[in-house]
Amino acid sequence: MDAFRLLTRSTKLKPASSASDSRLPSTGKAANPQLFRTAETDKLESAKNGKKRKRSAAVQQDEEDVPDLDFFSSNKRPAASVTETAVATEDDEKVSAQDAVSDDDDSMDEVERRTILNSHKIKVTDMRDLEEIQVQPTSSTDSKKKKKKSKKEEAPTLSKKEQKRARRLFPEPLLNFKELRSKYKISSRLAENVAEQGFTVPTEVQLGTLPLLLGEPSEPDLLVVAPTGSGKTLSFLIPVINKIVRHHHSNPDEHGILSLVVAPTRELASQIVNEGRKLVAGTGVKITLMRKGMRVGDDGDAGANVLEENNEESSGSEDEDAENKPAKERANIPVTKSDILVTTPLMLVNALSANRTTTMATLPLVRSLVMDEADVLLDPLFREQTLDIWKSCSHPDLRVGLWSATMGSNIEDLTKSTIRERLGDLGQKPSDPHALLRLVVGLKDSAIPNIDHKLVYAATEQGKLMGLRQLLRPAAASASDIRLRPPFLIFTQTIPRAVALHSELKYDIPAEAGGSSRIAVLHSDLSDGQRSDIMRDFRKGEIWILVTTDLLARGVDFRGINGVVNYDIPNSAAVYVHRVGRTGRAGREGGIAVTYYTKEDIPYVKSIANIIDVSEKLRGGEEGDKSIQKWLLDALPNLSKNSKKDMKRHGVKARQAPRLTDKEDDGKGARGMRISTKSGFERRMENNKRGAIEASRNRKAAAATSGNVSDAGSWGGLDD
Ligand SMILES: Nc1ncnc2c1ncn2[C@@H]1O[C@H](COP(=O)(O)OP(=O)(O)OP(=O)(O)O)[C@@H](O)[C@H]1O
Repeated sequence: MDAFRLLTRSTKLKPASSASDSRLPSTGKAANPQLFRTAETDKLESAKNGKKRKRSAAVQQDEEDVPDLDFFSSNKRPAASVTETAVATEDDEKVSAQDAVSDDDDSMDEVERRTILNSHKIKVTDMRDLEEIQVQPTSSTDSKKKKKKSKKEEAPTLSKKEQKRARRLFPEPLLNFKELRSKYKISSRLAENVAEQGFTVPTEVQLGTLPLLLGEPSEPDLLVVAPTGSGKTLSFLIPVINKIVRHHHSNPDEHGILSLVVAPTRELASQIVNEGRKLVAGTGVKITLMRKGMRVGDDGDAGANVLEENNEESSGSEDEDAENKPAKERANIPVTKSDILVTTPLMLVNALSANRTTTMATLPLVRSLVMDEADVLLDPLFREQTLDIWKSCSHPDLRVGLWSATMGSNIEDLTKSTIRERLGDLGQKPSDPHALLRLVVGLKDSAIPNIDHKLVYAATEQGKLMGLRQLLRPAAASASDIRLRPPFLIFTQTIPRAVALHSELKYDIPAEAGGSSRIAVLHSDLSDGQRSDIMRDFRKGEIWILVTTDLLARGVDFRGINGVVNYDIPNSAAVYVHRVGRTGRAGREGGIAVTYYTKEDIPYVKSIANIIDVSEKLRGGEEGDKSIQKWLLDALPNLSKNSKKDMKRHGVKARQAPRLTDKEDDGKGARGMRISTKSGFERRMENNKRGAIEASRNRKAAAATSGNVSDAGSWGGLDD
């Protein structure tokens, strides 16, 4: 069904030409998901790939001759006899050796590595203190003296520029997904699962991080800042899963939660589990979504943390939550063991501390802690919970990964100090010294360059509503140059505003197009079950327009959405980056981000205009094509640090007023910020009517309690 056709019924407006149609995110995936590359590197990479293909043909032939070379094979395989396993292991090692030879031959020199990394705008930095970097750990004990000497001698002599240079790294990039198996020796089943996803080219973040996390010498702690929709999920899941497959192989008796993935919202956590399930199939690794009422307990034998849950494959709707089961039934829930637990911070903290009634239990087996949307997890809102979780991971060899499209330097400092503190608290040293690296793709904290940004001055709230109606009714689109096709998202500042906007727009979609069922509202006041249903229907294309709050601003991947409307301006530049990043995912072109602003918003617009300006510069093109002109940037006021902080916490104050919906509106407060097209007279009439109904209800209720009305429940009141 063509949503545009239905919305433009009985108008002369023609759908966009097929050429521009094919550039919409909803029309399918981009041929190349990478955001940054040059023709020169394309050549270099394909030359490298071509060389590798020729070389590996012989190796591949050998691999095909050997039935199954899965060194880390899961227990799904029929129990192989000892000799069989030994043969397979030897064979696998043989292939590894052959691969190693070809890899050595193919390994890139520094110039090639630099060229590829630079053209993809990938920057890797060692975040440790310079002394730690310069003084590489050596096994000899007498090196201590040398270390002290070099600290004194070298560190102060370097200029800032030199220090920067000393920190900069140029690790080998991943050229194609086949290298995951041939070069980095990941489990063959995992490699198959990756191949089944049908991805042809690794995105920049995959190209840069996978070799760091899978390669030698030692897995680092890693901070990653990479654009929205650039495939960070796959980048952290592959190494986590592979590490567990290896762990199962080397420690077959140790079971329990080996990896934690923390995400700020239930929607994102659930999406990560879905992605994870595709990757773990057949590997023997289990991934589970933390749900209310689940208990993370001690299994008593190996001292491992295991998870009690009712059904790990369930979709997670509310009525399936373990919490809702009677106590007796819960006691009978079989204890299952999960390797990867995906959770929101509060849910795990509550489980580890019996709803904050006990001290936090520890998670002694966890070796990988992934924080997705790390900057928000370490923001004051979640910070305490996230740090509690981090510190509850008591294994000395824990590695952390912090991932986001935006990350302030305060997060980097907090990461460094927490790593240090945690090790201090443990009183143990990791068995393997490792680095803390930061990998940035593109420009830090910038919006993706492959979408069109429209910053629209609407003057008033009424103006915004009119503008949005024009988007919903493309017949009126001639009044503006924006043509936004469903499906799209609309963001508001608060839940009441999302609810009010939804009620206002509900009947704007013609019945022939599905009417009010095509538009929905999603926010955190809805039950988990309602939230899951709406997410499912939006993904299936049954809902075309979703009004929401910042609940969906981060991480959520609706692959083919054509645009994002910021009905209310975002609270910060970072929120803008994340909200608009719901479109244009995996390199898809043609996504549109519309941001309305009113007179009240003017003080807050500059940071957003700056983000748009940088994104347009990243994209290149003519000065005249830019949506943000220099005069506008110069004219917009700068915001003080305190006002920025205040805006981040509360949003535009006037919109924060509690009485905002028609129902609650007393006609006085926040008048200018109301979401409604009704006149003052209509509103007054409605309020009078509502008052009369309320008074009548109260009279009846009073009569019922004094025994004068025999069946108060049978009176339904008037419909308002
Ligand atoms: N190599 C690839 N080629 C094509 N598509 C890919 C590739 N890797 C991942 N994708 C797809 O890209 C989309 C975005 O991936 P993902 O959700 O991991 O992005 P993200 O970087 O985590 O974004 P955000 O910052 O918004 O959380 C997903 O639909 C995913 O399946």
